[in-house]
Amino acid sequence: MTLGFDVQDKTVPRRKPGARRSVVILGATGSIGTSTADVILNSNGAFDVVAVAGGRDPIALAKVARELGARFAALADPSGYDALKEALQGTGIKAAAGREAVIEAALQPADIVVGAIAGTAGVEPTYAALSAGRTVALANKECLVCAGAVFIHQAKAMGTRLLPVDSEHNAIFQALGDADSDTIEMMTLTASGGPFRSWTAEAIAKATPEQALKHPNWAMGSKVTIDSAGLMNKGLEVIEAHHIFGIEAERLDVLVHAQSVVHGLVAFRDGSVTAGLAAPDMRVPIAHCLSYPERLTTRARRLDLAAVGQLTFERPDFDRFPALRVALDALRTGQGLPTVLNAANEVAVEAFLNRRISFHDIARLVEACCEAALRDGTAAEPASIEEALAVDHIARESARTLLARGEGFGKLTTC
Ligand SMILES: NC(=O)C1=CN([C@@H]2O[C@H](COP(=O)(O)OP(=O)(O)OC[C@H]3O[C@@H](n4cnc5c(N)ncnc54)[C@H](OP(=O)(O)O)[C@@H]3O)[C@@H](O)[C@H]2O)C=CC1
Ligand SMILES: CC(=O)[C@@H](O)[C@H](O)COP(=O)(O)O
Ligand SMILES: [Mn+2]
Repeated sequence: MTLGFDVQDKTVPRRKPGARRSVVILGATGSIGTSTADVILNSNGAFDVVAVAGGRDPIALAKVARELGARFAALADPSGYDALKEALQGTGIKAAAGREAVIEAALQPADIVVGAIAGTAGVEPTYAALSAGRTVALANKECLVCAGAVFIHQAKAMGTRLLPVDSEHNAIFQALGDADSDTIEMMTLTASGGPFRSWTAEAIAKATPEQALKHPNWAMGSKVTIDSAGLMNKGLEVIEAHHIFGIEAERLDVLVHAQSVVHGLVAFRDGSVTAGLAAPDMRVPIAHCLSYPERLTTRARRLDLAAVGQLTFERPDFDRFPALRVALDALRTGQGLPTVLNAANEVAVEAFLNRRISFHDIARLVEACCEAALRDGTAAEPASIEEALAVDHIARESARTLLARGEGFGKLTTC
């Protein structure tokens, strides 16, 4: 019952208060990576950056490695090695490239590893860090959607902490205080509603990538921004919350809150409700995790409630945003369906961004893959990272086959 609570044991400080912390940043060149760098660079030397890792952009990685004074920079794309090495010449920063290099970065001795790689690419290196006993500040929700039970089991086995960077989960984590799981009636994650919050179903179905990439409140990487536009992000986040807090689906709720000021709420069985509020600025939860249980001073935007004026809340509309229903169904069905959902969604988002399918088809393709996995018996609950990645692989193949045929989820439309 209290699985996730153990992973965030709030009682035991593991290091000397005020001591300099060593940090590894996985996904250092992205939106979360850049916000993390901002927090670190404005912390009066509170952090020592051991290593940074990125995906495909050697120049951006070299830049952030230099700015942060990192000692090791790892790029996932091996073809970028020469450019990375050249960009780091004379700095003394070691350059490496390839999948193993990113894992090597994740395994560098450090107090905390920031998991901010986009998508399932983050699963292996983040799991490696956790397995090496590192405290992980986790932004990369796909790790928990793909292999949540495996991650939580490993965190418990290693006695390591998984701190939630995702804004809703961080807000709930802060709102929880030292509550016991049994005292909680409901946890609520808020959703901005994305750019299509007030659009008709017909208009949403035909939305272009440019329209879907215009998030009203947050500047984020493209994958999570598309997820947000269809409320798939909220579905992934409910699955993330289920694992990170050890709370069953029935006690997890979603409310659309266009202002993105109240990020998460906890309702207790005595009728009390606590909530986590902040201006929509990821430097807030990042700083909270990096300094936990202490507090940093940050340059993050301050919340001015008088300027916000009104806070609004509404129930999500499952008809206009079917992706949320598909994700919640996957969580309720269990087995390896969240793993399938996560994999199929990545394929679908990429296909949408490449204009191969319409916005409407994202949820339809994901649902068709979940149905196929149940029918074919390829959605067994993964007991290890290897098993999770095997289920993920089959689901991707299934999604690509459906995409190529344009079958199984209705006729594909182009936008
Ligand atoms: N942005 C936000 O505000 C929030 C994001 N999150 C989550 O955080 C994660 C990161 O999101 P975000 O920062 O927006 O994404 P971005 O796309 O902006 O950044 C992704 C980062 O991952 C790197 N990367 C990609 N593949 C690999 C790989 N195989 N190995 C190492 N690094 C890799 C990218 O490098 P390169 O650019 O060179 O490819 C980049 O540094 C996602 O899971 C997202 O859902 C959660 C809450 C809020
Ligand atoms: C900032 C953050 O945590 C994102 O995951 C955010 O939740 C996206 O906004 P939506 O509420 O629109 O999904
Ligand atoms: Mn979020």
